[in-house]
Amino acid sequence: MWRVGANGPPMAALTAAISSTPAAPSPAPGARRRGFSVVRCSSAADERRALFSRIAPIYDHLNDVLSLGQHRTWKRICVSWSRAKRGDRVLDLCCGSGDLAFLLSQKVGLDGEVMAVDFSSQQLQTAANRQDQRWKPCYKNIKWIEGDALDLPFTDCYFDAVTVGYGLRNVVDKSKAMQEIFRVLKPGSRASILDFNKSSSLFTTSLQSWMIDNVVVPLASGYGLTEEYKYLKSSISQYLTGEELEKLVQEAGFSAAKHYELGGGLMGNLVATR
Ligand SMILES: C/C(=C\Cc1cc(O)c2ccccc2c1O)CCC[C@H](C)CCC[C@H](C)CCCC(C)C
Ligand SMILES: C[S@@+](CC[C@H](N)C(=O)[O-])C[C@H]1O[C@@H](n2cnc3c(N)ncnc32)[C@H](O)[C@@H]1O
Repeated sequence: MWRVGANGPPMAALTAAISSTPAAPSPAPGARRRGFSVVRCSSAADERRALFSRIAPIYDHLNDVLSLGQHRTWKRICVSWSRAKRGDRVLDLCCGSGDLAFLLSQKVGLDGEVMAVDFSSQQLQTAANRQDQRWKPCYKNIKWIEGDALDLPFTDCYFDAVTVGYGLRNVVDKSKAMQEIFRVLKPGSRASILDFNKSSSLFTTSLQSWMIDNVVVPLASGYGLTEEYKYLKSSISQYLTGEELEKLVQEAGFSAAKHYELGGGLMGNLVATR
């Protein structure tokens, strides 16, 4: 796992890791250029990072149980709509335990490359363990990178596709995250962004809310993670509607944006073309 942050082996390791590829760390912003800590997060971001690290041990299991396995279908759709293909170099941002990165790995094959970035080392450790346990030859094309969505360690126009699964909603500065995704995507390439849908339908919002209060939180409480899963509800209510997301990505410079509802409107997938 490559760590782009305060607790090293930051620049040396990253640079070594990528020396065989042109994925040189972006030469631009200050700390990164000087080789100092680059995971400089606000306290809100620190709290979120801690939250995702705490839930890491049960995250995959609860996703399977809570969605009755449906999250796998939504993730396959997200990857498919990114248009990633054999030989591509792709980014899975906010990769967590790696579900989308593993799907991308199979799409791009051994001629391609998957950079999977997250700021929680525990989530990345889970991803690396899963990679070992369910080994497929193509998984050799995945690099797990500890880094911040708001300061991506890649040069401009580097990726053929970007996916984000349940990540954008959790990023403190969504506009900056979209600007970073825009920066690292090649012109004409796509970002495919899956998340809960902040619906404008009262029925869907009430159903989401009921499920979180009566199914998600009680189940998570059994693992001592009540507050962590209560956060889901507030994060959805503070998120953006499909229309607002389309506006956000257009403001970040994307030439086209379309938000699609999935799972009966409970989920949404935003497709943005640079
Ligand atoms: C994929 C799921 C959760 C991801 C997830 C995202 C976050 O941002 C978190 C933040 C903090 C803690 C946890 C998470 C987190 O787990 C699971 C989603 C399950 C849903 C609550 C909804 C389940 C819907 C139905 C059972 C499926 C019905 C499908 C039908 C086609 C309508
Ligand atoms: C709900 S999980 C989603 C994980 C995975 N993509 C999936 O679909 O299952 C959200 C992930 O976003 C990561 N994350 C949130 N903010 C981030 C940031 N600013 N930079 C990098 N990762 C971030 C968290 O650490 C967490 O692993």
